[in-house]
Amino acid sequence: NKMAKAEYNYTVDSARASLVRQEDTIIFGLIERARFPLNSPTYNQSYASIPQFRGTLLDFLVRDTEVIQAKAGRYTNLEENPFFPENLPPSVEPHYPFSQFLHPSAAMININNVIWKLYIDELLPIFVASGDDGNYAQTAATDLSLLQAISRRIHYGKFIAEAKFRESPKGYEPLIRAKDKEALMKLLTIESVEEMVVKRVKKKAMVLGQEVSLDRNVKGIKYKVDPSVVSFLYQKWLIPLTKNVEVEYLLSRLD
Ligand SMILES: C=C(O[C@@H]1C=C(C(=O)O)C=C[C@H]1O)C(=O)O
Repeated sequence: NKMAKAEYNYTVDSARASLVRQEDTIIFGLIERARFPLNSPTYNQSYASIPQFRGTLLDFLVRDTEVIQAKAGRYTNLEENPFFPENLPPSVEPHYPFSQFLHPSAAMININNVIWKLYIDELLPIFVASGDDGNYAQTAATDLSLLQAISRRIHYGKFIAEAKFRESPKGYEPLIRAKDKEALMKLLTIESVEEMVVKRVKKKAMVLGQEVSLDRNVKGIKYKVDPSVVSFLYQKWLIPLTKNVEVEYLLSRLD
């Protein structure tokens, strides 16, 4: 029933359970992108010669896909954040009453420009092979789904932060009023949870990304993406950026 769902509230536990499920999506996204080599023309503006468009092939695919997805209603759910929020058309779909769980002034945080640059400059080179096989459109399509999965995970920090705030407003309020970023970061950090995330994604990459063969002569296990690269991505980028979103969200929580 629609109204019952609209009243659905997130808790720290339910939000964490979502992050755990999102790990699967991110790992499959990495596996799918790693099918192709780097294919650098995908990200090169001087390679793309799209009529009436300035930008790379990836810019083009993401921008136009977001237009269609916005019309179809994707961004009426605040778990989704567009990479090109400027001039997106409204949804043409009937309005679904999603829960208004986030604090309105903090809900609009969007660090996708940071995520985009990081993805292309830092992440891609560590999990894809170098080289060029000409499949630029297919490559861009896998980039799009992986970027969306990574962005959703990082911006989910808003929901985690709101749930944490509601569980202990007395702990957070003075730090928010003092704009004490460092103390907020310390209060919301739980190292044991982070360690579990890092270990679990490595194990998931082994299980979900294992090459499966019926040939008994195949020796040794091969993985479609290196499991230690997956745990490194989480440790170095995804977790820290999620926590930055949590801090930014909390700083605006009392506005
Ligand atoms: C997301 C949370 O907040 C922080 C960020 C974590 C993460 O990004 O996985 C894990 C633990 C916390 O340090 C959480 O508490 O679950």
